[in-house]
Formats: sequence, structure tokens, C-alpha cells
Amino acid sequence: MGSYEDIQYAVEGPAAVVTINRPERYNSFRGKTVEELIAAFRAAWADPQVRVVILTAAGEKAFCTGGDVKQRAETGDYGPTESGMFEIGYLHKLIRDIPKPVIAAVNGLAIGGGHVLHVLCDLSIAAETAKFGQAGPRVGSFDAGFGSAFLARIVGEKRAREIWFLCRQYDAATAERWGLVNAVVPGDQLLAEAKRWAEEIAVLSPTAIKFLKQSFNADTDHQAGLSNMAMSALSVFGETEEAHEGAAAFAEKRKPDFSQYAAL
Ligand SMILES: CC(C)(COP(=O)(O)OP(=O)(O)OC[C@H]1O[C@@H](n2cnc3c(N)ncnc32)[C@H](O)[C@@H]1OP(=O)(O)O)[C@@H](O)C(=O)NCCC(=O)NCCSC(=O)CCC(=O)c1ccccc1C(=O)O
Repeated sequence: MGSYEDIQYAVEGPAAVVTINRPERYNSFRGKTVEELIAAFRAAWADPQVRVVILTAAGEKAFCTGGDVKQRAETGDYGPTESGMFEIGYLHKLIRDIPKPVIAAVNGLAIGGGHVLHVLCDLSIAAETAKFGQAGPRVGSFDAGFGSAFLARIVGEKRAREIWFLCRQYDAATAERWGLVNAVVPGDQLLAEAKRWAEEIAVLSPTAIKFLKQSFNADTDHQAGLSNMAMSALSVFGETEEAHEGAAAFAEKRKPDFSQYAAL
């Protein structure tokens, strides 16, 4: 993939900076965005100069607000891709498998699938104004793979269930208190701080770091199987009227009405 439309990719010193660039849609992702993120992470993996990947996004409002709900309301999917597939599960695995630390520089709202992306990064640094949360049950979606199981490893079962069952937004101070982010800094210092962390990592042994990352991952790698099953479940659920109601309500700027559905 030669040039990017939905993201930017730059190698700055030892860091590859991957920037989601759809601020008009709050940096939500469509299929093409995911495809380009995959290409960027693969480029970073293959580049010996790159010791750390920084994942961030354009503007100050949003880091990523998950799947593009307007696209889903319009076409019922996340739009066309070169591969013909929506490979969000593969992107999740790539963030885990790339043998270099990935730092999320969370510049604003990290919601839904965007929240899952930062959760999967090895480290998260947040702007003071960043907000965190899941939104799937409001818009007819869910991530019952890494998005729930790995989140519970990080914040604990009670908090993970609260995050998913209430769909609230949490501020950066709360996220830091819960261990959801490593540090909180003023927004205008976010990228510089992430690059400082990258410089600090870059002088260490890359092979030791690689083995450590693989070791940390080994404990939760079984969740990849769960994640595959969750993606399959989601694509079946996505065809239902209940799921359509969630996406349509968001696009029409109204509250969803799930009153006629029951989970028995
Ligand atoms: C993020 C909000 C809470 C922000 O609210 P607010 O500050 O009031 O701003 P708004 O006016 O609502 O938004 C500004 C502007 O941006 C547009 N926008 C925001 N988010 C999205 C989005 N996700 N998609 C499309 N467009 C978006 C919004 O419409 C406004 O545009 P205007 O033209 O000005 O009207 C709030 O915006 C909000 O709640 N957003 C939706 C968040 C959401 O529900 N995200 C999806 C969650 S579900 C998901 O991500 C799962 C999909 C997925 O990733 C997935 C799919 C398949 C398998 C696995 C996965 C996975 O696990 O990841």
C-alpha cells in the first residue's frame, strides 16, 4: 500500500507515528481505515529503524470513536476494502503481535472500538481532556473478545462490566486511577511525551523487549480464539433489526428503542 487516505504514517527517529486522520468523523474507522492501519503496522514491523510504534489521531477532540456508525447505518457494513474484508480482528492481533512496544497517545475521546484499540496497546498516555468508554450496547454492537476479556485483565471484572453495561464516559484522571492508562499529560505535550517514552525504550535491548512483550502476551493469547468467535457473533448480530436500530438511532440523533427485544 503506497499512499494512505484515512491515516498518516511517519518514522521519526526510533518511532513510527501512526495517526488516524478522519477528524470529521471523530477518527472513527471504516474498512479502509483498518486496512491502512494494518499496512502501517506491518511497515513498522519490517523497518529495523523503528523500535516503538505510537498510535494517535488527528485533532484534539477524538482519538478514535470505534466503527463508523454513519457508514454502517448507510450501507449496513464498514464500506469497501481492497481485500473485500473488514479486518478489525486482524488489526487487534497485529497490535499485540508486532514485537515492538505500541504506545497509544490518546488525544481525545477513546470510545467503542477506539477504546479497544488503546486497551490493546502496550502502553497508554492520555491527554488531560481524553475520555474513555464503550458504546456498543447503545449502537447495536459489542466486542466480546479482547474488548471485554482483556479489558477485565486490566481494570478488573467489576470495572470492566461497569464500562460495558453502563456505556458511560470516564475522564483521564479516573482512567489513570483504574490503571487503564500509564500517564496523563497536558494535551499540548502528549506527542512529545510519547516520543520521550519511545526514545527511552529505544536505547534498550530490542530482543529483550520483544521476548518480554511475547511473554506478557502469552498469558492472554487464548483470548484470540474468543475474539474470533466474538467477531463471528457480531457479524450475525449485525444483521438483526435490534443491531440496525442502534446504528440508525445514532445516525438519526435519537435514543435507540430496544424495548421490544429480550435476552432470555
Ligand atoms: C463519541 C461521542 C460520545 C461524542 O459525542 P459529542 O462530543 O456530543 O459529539 P457528536 O456531535 O456526537 O460527534 C461529532 C461528530 O462526529 C461524528 N461521529 C462521532 N463518532 C462517530 C462514529 N463512531 N461514527 C461516525 N460518526 C461519528 C458525529 O456523528 C458528529 O458528526 P456531525 O456530522 O457533526 O453530526 C458520540 O459521537 C458517540 O457516541 N459516537 C458513537 C460512538 C460509537 O457508538 N462508536 C461505535 C461503537 S461500536 C464499535 O466501535 C464496534 C465496531 C467495531 O469496532 C467492531 C466491528 C466489528 C468487529 C469488532 C469490532 C471491534 O471490536 O472493534
